[in-house]
Amino acid sequence: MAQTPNSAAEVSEERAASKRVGVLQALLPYFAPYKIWVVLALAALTITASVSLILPVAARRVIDGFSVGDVSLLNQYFMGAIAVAAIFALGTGLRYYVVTRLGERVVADLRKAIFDRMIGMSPAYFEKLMTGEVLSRITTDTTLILSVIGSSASWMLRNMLMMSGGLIMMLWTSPKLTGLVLLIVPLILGPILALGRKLRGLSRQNQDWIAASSGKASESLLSAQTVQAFTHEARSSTEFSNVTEKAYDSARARIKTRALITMIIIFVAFSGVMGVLWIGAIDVRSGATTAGQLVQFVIYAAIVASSTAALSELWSELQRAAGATERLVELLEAEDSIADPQEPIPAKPGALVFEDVKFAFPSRPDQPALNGVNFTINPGETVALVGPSGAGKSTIIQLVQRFFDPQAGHITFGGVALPQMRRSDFRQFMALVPQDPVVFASSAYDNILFGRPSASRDEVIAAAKAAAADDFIRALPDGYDSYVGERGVMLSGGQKQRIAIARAILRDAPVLLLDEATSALDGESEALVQKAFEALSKHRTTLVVAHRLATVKNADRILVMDQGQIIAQGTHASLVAEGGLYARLAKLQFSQTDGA
Ligand SMILES: Nc1ncnc2c1ncn2[C@@H]1O[C@H](COP(=O)(O)OP(=O)(O)OP(=O)(O)O)[C@@H](O)[C@H]1O
Repeated sequence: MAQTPNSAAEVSEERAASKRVGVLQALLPYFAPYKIWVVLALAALTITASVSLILPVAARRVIDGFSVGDVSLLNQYFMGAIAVAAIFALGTGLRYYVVTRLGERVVADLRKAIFDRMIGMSPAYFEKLMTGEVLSRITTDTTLILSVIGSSASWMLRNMLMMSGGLIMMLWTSPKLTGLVLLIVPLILGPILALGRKLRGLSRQNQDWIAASSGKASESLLSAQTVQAFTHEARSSTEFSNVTEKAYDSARARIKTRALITMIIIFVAFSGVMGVLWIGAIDVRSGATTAGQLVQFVIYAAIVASSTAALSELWSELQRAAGATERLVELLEAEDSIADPQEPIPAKPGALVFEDVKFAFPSRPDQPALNGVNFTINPGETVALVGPSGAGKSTIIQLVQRFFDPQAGHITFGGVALPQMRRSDFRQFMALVPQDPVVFASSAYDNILFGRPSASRDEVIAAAKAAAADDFIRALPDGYDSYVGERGVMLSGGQKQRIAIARAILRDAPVLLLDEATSALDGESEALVQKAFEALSKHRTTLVVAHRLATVKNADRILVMDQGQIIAQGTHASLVAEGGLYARLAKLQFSQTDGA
């Protein structure tokens, strides 16, 4: 089932070793449909950056204009400045709107794409990853990307424009001083590049621990009642606290590196610029340059220095987002061990055949769950699977629906091997009542309707009646429209099971898969449901797993399983007469029933 949080670090290492995803390249396809927005955003950014770059020129003109005392020129400059302010405001507003909206759009698409990928993944995938972790990625990691697209990326572009534009203007103002400034650049780029990679690894580790912490929280909260019943609240809290502290520790390491990068860069950038200005001030004194020129140069130098400092911070942010992107791309590109064929053969109902099927679950490759299973269920036949716990009965039900592929042997349905058909094609011919009935957080009605969403209200009610569920549903506060709680917590085990049965009945599929379908029902309900099943099974292929032999006595054939093999088969009477495992189980159960 779920991995322990401790293994999150191992998983993280495993991931780090796997292929490195190009920083934000993986996100590019998500921007493709919104090219026009990207162009608009770039235009808005260019406008605001250009305006900021014009201001120092204006400052020089004003200062030098003052010195020649030309007031009319001054008036013109200030009127121009007001017009520029309007353009600046417009550009800034447009940038915010376009960029933020683009970010939200892309992240919404990304979330949907991940969900679409995840909902179709076969169960083996979720054995390694806790669902809470997947949720954390869909929420926290995408939020991080949103902040990068929505603000950091545009700030980054703006600062890049300001930095390069500022440099050009500096060069124009004073090539000598600019040359000196450029000597500082390698000192700034060095630490950015050296520490940036480290930061990305640390960010990724941090996100992994956050996900592990979400995974732990969702697992414990979902089973809060069991935790309380065993008085393990403190233990659960400690476990959660440990993972959360790990997340904090990794965040601390990330923050430390980021603070270091920022500190180095700001110091180098500002002290370097100050040094250059020092020289400039000497030039003004000697008359080699005007005061206005130096002021213009100072402002450009300040723009370049502050945009460089901002870029270093944003670079760190981008590294963080790159870590998050890696984690999301892993979900988007997750390989499913089960895949649909390129050219599927259309599915049609027919016999269900297992031919020498050998299977071990991926998580336990050395422990075969099925060890050479052969059987055929002809259309319309009812076959029961019985045997001790862990014999492999539910495994057969899972393989019939191709949630896993066997390592050896073949499973065919209607004469075609399962991997040659699209999974949704043959699954639509199957109705399942699983061992643990799943009830969704919605109404009783919607839960039954899930079996066949096109069904009418009358059909839903008829299915509920057949599943002996109508009476209890009507007694709920809002009848069929009553909310049944998350995972059906407002229902009893037997009620949940009857909802699951009604859902399967409504599905009206040619193959009925019943895995301990009536195990939670009282004798009376079970007898009623049993009758419904018998009526339903008449024209259907039915595979039924049951511990209570009374429920399978009338099956056309009973397959007795033990340790992944079918050790006997026949009718109830013939198996009892044979005197094997089945006869022993029957004796035990029927004598208990007699005694009761
Ligand atoms: N997802 C899984 N990963 C690894 N092993 C599994 C998994 N599911 C089941 N198994 C193992 O496979 C074997 C067969 O399990 P299966 O659920 O088919 O038994 P069963 O006959 O249905 O038992 P029960 O009557 O208790 O439901 C068991 O040893 C079980 O531990």
